[in-house]
Amino acid sequence: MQELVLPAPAKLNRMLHITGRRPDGYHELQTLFQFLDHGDELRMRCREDGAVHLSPALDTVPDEANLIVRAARLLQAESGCPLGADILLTKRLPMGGGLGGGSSDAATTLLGLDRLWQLGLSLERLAAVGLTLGADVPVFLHGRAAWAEGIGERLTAVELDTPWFVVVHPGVSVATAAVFGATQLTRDTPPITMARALQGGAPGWRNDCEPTVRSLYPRVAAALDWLGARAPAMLTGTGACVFARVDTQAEAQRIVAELPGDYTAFTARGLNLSPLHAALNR
Ligand SMILES: C[C@](O)(CO)[C@H](O)COP(=O)(O)OP(=O)(O)OC[C@H]1O[C@@H](n2ccc(N)nc2=O)[C@H](O)[C@@H]1O
Ligand SMILES: Nc1ncnc2c1ncn2[C@@H]1O[C@H](COP(=O)(O)OP(=O)(O)OP(=O)(O)O)[C@@H](O)[C@H]1O
Repeated sequence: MQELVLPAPAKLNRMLHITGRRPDGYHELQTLFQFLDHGDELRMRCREDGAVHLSPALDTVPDEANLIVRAARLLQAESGCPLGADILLTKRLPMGGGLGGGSSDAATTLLGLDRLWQLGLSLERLAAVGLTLGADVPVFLHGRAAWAEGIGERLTAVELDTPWFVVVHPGVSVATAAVFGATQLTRDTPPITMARALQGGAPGWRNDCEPTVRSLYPRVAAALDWLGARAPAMLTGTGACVFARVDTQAEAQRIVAELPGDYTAFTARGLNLSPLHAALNR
């Protein structure tokens, strides 16, 4: 029986501006997405009886709410496919970490099952399904580092520098909806062009969520200060993870070796092609 083993990589928001708020409450963003060579892994097998089984279950997320199961069911509905799947999840990305783990799992499920069930759906159709699961799903489906606008669904592929990163998890989970719902969040950064965003690169980049997340989550503020004392540090998405770009893997490992006990961290390389797409193209 055919088995597919596919990565569900993390993403970083190398910069993030909030330029407005739509009538439905969602925020208009301008952001640069890049992938990391670190993430979850999904092992998928076809089932003839149409059932979707995920194991192990996540402690905090019932299966029917898990984005993997929801993505599989949506794909069945969209395609009329009678097949099901057994999906084994190796979860490495922290939840509520700003690394897009849930969205990435959903994108890997959609592309993996499209392959396993031999559906041949277009990327546009999969992205439309994916967007209903989360604002970050489309970029994981497209698989290219991207300049994103709208709520993250209007994507233009870009080539960014691909340095090593230290990614620190401060040991708290940030609720994306709480950050976007905060009154103090600024939502009026004037839109810029993609060319302007890319001009000059990382030294000019910032995340508009950072001041709000700093004040709502003091542990994230402390992690930004700790990492920032060693290399220029930023928040990814709405946090909780913070990251810093360094010149070499050795430098990244040196910083991780100094980590205080209440933080966890990993080192990873930035990638302009998602490891998911690299695996599917093999
Ligand atoms: C901040 C980013 O991480 C940047 O990559 C993403 O835009 C967040 O994407 P996500 O976690 O997939 O978010 P979703 O699950 O779609 O939305 C969670 C909640 O955050 C708020 N939300 C999210 C995205 C967005 N552009 N505007 C919002 O206001 C909404 O209240 C929504 O109910
Ligand atoms: N397979 C999944 N993996 C992780 N979280 C999931 C999954 N399915 C559902 N969720 C729910 O989605 C929430 C957000 O998870 P996720 O890991 O994507 O957060 P995040 O990294 O902050 O995402 P983003 O950067 O897109 O805001 C979790 O708190 C959890 O309740």
